[in-house]
Amino acid sequence: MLEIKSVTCVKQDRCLFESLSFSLQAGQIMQVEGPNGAGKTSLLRIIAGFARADEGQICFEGQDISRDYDTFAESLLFIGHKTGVNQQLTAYENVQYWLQVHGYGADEEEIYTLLGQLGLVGLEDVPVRTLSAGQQRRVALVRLWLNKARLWILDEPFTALDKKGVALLQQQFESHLANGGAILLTTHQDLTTQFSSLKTLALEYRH
Ligand SMILES: Nc1ncnc2c1ncn2[C@@H]1O[C@H](COP(=O)(O)OP(=O)(O)OP(=O)(O)O)[C@@H](O)[C@H]1O
Repeated sequence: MLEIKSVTCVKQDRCLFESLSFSLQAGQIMQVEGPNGAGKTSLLRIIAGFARADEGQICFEGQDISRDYDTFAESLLFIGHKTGVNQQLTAYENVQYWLQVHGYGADEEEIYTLLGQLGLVGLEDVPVRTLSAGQQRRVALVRLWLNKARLWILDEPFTALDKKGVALLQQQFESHLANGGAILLTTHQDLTTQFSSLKTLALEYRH
């Protein structure tokens, strides 16, 4: 599904990674690991097409993503470590807005049911800025239950989640992988027991 070919990234005269190559197939999950500043977020942003690599190529289904970025974007769901949730809107409004922008359908009842399943009962209609960090993260993650993207790129998705939140997210990962999706993520969470086929990519801090 995804192929990273000899990708190099230099930031502030520091080479974060050089000639990096790997691939990710349908049904696979890969965890990018490494110390703070190693370049994990930079790598995810390059793969998502938000930043350019200094060298190398990103291919999705055999085609360079820059050749037809719109088609690639339809297959991609990216959630950054900043949640991307509008603090002034309510949880319900955030989900509704996101669905409209991406052209996905879900009726009112479906959205409320989902927010409830994610532990947000009674909090659906208050501004997100009044929610806790973990509750805000849950609002951001609702997108994982409402999209048709095959490739998920997630930067620290477990941040601020409690044990129940972590379990819910892991279950959703399993379902996505079983449906032929692929996941590339950064996390400090140990996923090896949950995902026996987990691939890992370790980035070192290069001086
Ligand atoms: N837009 C930018 N301009 C200049 N330097 C940047 C930019 N973005 C990132 N960097 C630098 O690139 C390096 C890697 O940053 P990055 O955010 O990719 O690391 P990370 O591995 O995700 O770190 P963390 O674990 O702390 O989230 C850092 O030294 C950072 O200062």
